[in-house]
Amino acid sequence: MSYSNSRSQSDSATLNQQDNSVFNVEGVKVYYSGFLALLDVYIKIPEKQIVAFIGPSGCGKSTLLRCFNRMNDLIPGAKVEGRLNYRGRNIYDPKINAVKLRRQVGMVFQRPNPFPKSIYENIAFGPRSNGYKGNIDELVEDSLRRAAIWDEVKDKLKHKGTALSGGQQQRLCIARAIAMKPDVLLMDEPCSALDPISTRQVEELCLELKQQYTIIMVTHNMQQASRVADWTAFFNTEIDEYGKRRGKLVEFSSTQQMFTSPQTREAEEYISGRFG
Ligand SMILES: Nc1ncnc2c1ncn2[C@@H]1O[C@H](COP(=O)(O)OP(=O)(O)OP(=O)(O)O)[C@@H](O)[C@H]1O
Repeated sequence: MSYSNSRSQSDSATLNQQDNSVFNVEGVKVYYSGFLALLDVYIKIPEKQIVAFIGPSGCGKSTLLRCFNRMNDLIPGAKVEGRLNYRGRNIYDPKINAVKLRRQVGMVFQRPNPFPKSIYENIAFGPRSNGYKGNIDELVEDSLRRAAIWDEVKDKLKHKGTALSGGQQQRLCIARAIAMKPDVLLMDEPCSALDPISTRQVEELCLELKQQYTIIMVTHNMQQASRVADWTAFFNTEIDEYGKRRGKLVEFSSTQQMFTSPQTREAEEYISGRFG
């Protein structure tokens, strides 16, 4: 199953087959201060799968990722057009509460960014601030276990989160996101600051987490996409009429198809290393 991003009849047929989608992106465009950075994107994100966004620098991967929880709202000059349906509701509807949305659609960033607080507080702070009524100790333990870091930190929960190794900090940040009981996790190059062993641990963690969560991951590492993603979206840039580069989604395929028989020449050239 695959499609390229022109709206051909076969594309629509394929899109309609995928009705287990959490997100349905319909003609989303993103502008920064009037500059069209990302052309109309159509993509459906299937539930409890890992979707990787790949492509050369500046093709709009992070820009699209930030649309899924309206993080672009926080960037001055950024404007999003089109419909982005999350479980059937357009999240760009003015009635949608973006703060609540971000609890359901959590984000993990490129550089681990634990709070300058204890490991325990890194997890407990968000839920407590949001009026969590359950047992916080249990929530902390459960989140750290799910993020596969409990055994490493259970005897030092009062230590600072920032004193952990980079890989541990990133798993702590994933635990922090999980503690908010999200539905979807957005990950923007979550391993780019990590060594190969920590990268492997985060990848294995993602494979565990997809039993419960839908994961969308931007990665520059094609091996990583091929190791963890069920689906891969390839983005590229094109030159507009003013000579400026803008991003576009070129192809969305199962990862196996993307890496063995991509449907577009652009994806084939990128994957075979002929550009990018
Ligand atoms: N905050 C911003 N303000 C203005 N322009 C931006 C901003 N963020 C991104 N852009 C522009 O939007 C386009 C897409 O950038 P984006 O960061 O989404 O690409 P990317 O594919 O994630 O790149 P990379 O792989 O290098 O991270 C680029 O032309 C970039 O310069």
